[in-house]
Amino acid sequence: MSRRGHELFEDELDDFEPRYKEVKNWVEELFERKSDADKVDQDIEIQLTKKQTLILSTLVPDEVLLMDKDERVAKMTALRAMHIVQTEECSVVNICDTYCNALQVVLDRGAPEATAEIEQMAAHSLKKLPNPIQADELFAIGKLFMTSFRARMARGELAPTVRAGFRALTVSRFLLAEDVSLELIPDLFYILLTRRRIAEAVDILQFALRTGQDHMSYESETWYHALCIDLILDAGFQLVSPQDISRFAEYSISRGKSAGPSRRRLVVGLWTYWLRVDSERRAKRFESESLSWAAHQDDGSMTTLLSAMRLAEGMLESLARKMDDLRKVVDLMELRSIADRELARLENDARVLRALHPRWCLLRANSCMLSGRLPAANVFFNQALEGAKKMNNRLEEAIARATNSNSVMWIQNARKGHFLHWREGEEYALASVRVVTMTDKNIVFVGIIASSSSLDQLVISSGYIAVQDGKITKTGSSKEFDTLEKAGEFSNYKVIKLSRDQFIIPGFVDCHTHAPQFPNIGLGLDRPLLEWLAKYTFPLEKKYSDTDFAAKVYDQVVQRLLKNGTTTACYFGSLHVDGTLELVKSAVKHRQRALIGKVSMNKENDAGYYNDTKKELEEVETFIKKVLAYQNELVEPVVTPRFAVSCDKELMDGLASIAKKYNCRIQSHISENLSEIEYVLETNPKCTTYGDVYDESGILNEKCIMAHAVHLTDKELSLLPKKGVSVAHCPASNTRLKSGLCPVRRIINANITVGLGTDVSGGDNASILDAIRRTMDVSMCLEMQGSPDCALNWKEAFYLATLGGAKALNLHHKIGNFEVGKDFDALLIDVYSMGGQIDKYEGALPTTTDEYAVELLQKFIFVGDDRNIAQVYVKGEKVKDIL
Ligand SMILES: Nc1nc2[nH]cnc2c(=O)[nH]1
Repeated sequence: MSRRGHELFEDELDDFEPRYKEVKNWVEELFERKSDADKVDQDIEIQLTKKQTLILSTLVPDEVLLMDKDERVAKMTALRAMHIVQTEECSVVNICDTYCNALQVVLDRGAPEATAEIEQMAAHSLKKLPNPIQADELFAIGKLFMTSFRARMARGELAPTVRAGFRALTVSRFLLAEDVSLELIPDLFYILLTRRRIAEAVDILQFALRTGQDHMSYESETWYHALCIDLILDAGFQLVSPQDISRFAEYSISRGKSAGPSRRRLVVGLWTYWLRVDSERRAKRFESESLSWAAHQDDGSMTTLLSAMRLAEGMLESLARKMDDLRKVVDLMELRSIADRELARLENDARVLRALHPRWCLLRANSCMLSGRLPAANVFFNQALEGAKKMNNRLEEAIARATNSNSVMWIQNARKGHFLHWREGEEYALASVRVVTMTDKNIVFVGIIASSSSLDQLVISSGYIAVQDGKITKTGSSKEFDTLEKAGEFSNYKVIKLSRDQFIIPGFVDCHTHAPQFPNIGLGLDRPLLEWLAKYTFPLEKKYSDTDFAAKVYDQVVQRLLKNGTTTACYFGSLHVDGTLELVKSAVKHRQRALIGKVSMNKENDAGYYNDTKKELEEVETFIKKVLAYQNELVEPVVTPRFAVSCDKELMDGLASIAKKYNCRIQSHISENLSEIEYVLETNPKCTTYGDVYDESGILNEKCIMAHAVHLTDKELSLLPKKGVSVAHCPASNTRLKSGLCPVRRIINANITVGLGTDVSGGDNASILDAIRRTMDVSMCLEMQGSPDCALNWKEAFYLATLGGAKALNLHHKIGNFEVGKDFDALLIDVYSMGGQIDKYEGALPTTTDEYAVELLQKFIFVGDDRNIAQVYVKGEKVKDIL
């Protein structure tokens, strides 16, 4: 490395400009004065060269006309110094200073790429040095780390930046060089956040606060807290409670402790903070002062840039809020021109600091969106995403997505006169972004395709499905595909040709499962229904008052179901609004189609797990409104009276009218267990059947899905289809809780629509593939016991898991099979996937191509598991890929 540096030096020296020669002569003159050639000479030369380097590198164009040449001279002197430290024996301080200067020169030239090589040379030189002993040596090394930190940041290499930052911080702490620490911390903190290293980021923040406490001046004390609020706002949705710090910041301002830049940071930080938490009144107090900062010159530092960005963000938020208020048009115009000016100013800085470029693009996107320039907004938005992806910066990517969706939501809601809490933006994010991020908008799958058109019609054939923007636009045979492809019909499509052992089926539909019960899966199955509920289930569900716990569990649950190919799930949540909203968030985040209900109960139980009727009805409406506000076409609320054992008539009447008001589905349980039925009839003496109890309250209609229905009477078998009620058949839990063998064929013959449910944790398996098998088993047991109804075969069970489920949930116009116009919710099955359960036996009995396809599907249905579900698509978007 030293050779390369040296060669570079010699080459460039040849065509040097006269001005450099002047400086060089001057250096040489000085050098000759100390011509004793002892060790001191090297040091003097380096000192002089370093000084020249710095002087020349900081010359600005106004002062020197020949800027280019001076930059080159600066570079040459830096190289010259490097040459010396590489070839002569020099002190630690000189070596470090030389590399610092060289890095700085290159950074000043705006060529951060070149710093990588200098860093390597520095590392090489430092390796040869003895351990630093003196404080000045250590300080020089710390300074070099600090410069490396800046260089790496400019190169956009965030992980190495963090390493250099920590090294510099360690040295500065050791030397009690608090100024250095505090200069470093904001950037380091920001980068840690962008790498999702939240714990370390918070440690650093605490360190900054501790350091701040030791400082005596008001100015610095305020600065630390200003810094904190700044940083916390950067952390955005990741840190829990910025309120306390914002209060402290306000206190500092009101007591007049802050001044200068710290006041600016505080004021701008507070303004945006209060805007974001929807407190316009409080925000107003800081608005004019915040905006007046826009006219101020800045020092171009990273922290100032961040503040300025925040300022622009705040302005954009403020604009969004004022969109519809004509009386504020003047404000609006003023704000917009300030925002535009601010944004233009930021552009240059952001380009230099590559790490910030995505943020800048995002601000531009927001600004365009606000002024109705949607195509331009999309271009900027995509640039932000691309930039974030290039840097492998997941947080920045997430922020880009969230912000885009936020601004859409802000504007949409502002027009309707609602202002959203900024935190909610994150929740809306992925839904509206999906369209933008979908990598393959046009896909065509070619190979074996299997789907049902009715209970007794399963079509398995070789063909194609064309998908555009998540919807099925064309289907046909393989031959038709070949013809169309030759005619160039699919030139804009990504063509996915399946292998011989793969096929496509519709996504599975789970019509009934309890998300909060997943931690109990496989446990406590030793009691019948009512005892099981009291002993194991209610105590667990009560825990979901803890939203953090809820968030963690639900994130796992949704991913588990998607992994198993459940593209649509109809969930029971718990009694809690916020807890159940976490389930909504997870479904939105992982892009699962989901119907989600906040459970309603108002009858007392031992666990104390129930609600007051009035409060319950209010909470159900709140929940519905919050889910609807997502405007997510995949996720819908469901009114969910748990069952007639835990809900009285007043509550059920109220819930029925809420369902009507919001045109929602209703889900509940019916006739699962004999003791349950006995209790319901005892407590509703006027009713002769369980079904009547629900019917009296107006619960039964074509948007209602009832789970279990193991022990329906003939009267109920005629009432349910009349009302259009569907049934979720849950064979696993009916067996595990000894509820009974549900006569599914009989229910189907009564003209009731049936889908399948896993009913975790009464059921012990989250997979609908398992429910298919258990459906066949239970049905076969009934036949073997002499039931006149014949058992369901695998094709019929497959129908129940797909189109049957879609019909039961009233979603068959959108999903369930591959009819043109439906959403593409599908599974790509790889029958002989590595590590799976299904082995391939070469040379077994010969089959035709058609027979082979049927065998593949059969093997998957009877023997397969999630390892064979290679890809999962929901509305055309890939949500699982293990291919
Ligand atoms: N299987 C089952 N049946 C119920 N009936 C009322 N609640 C429940 C439940 O959580 N699981």
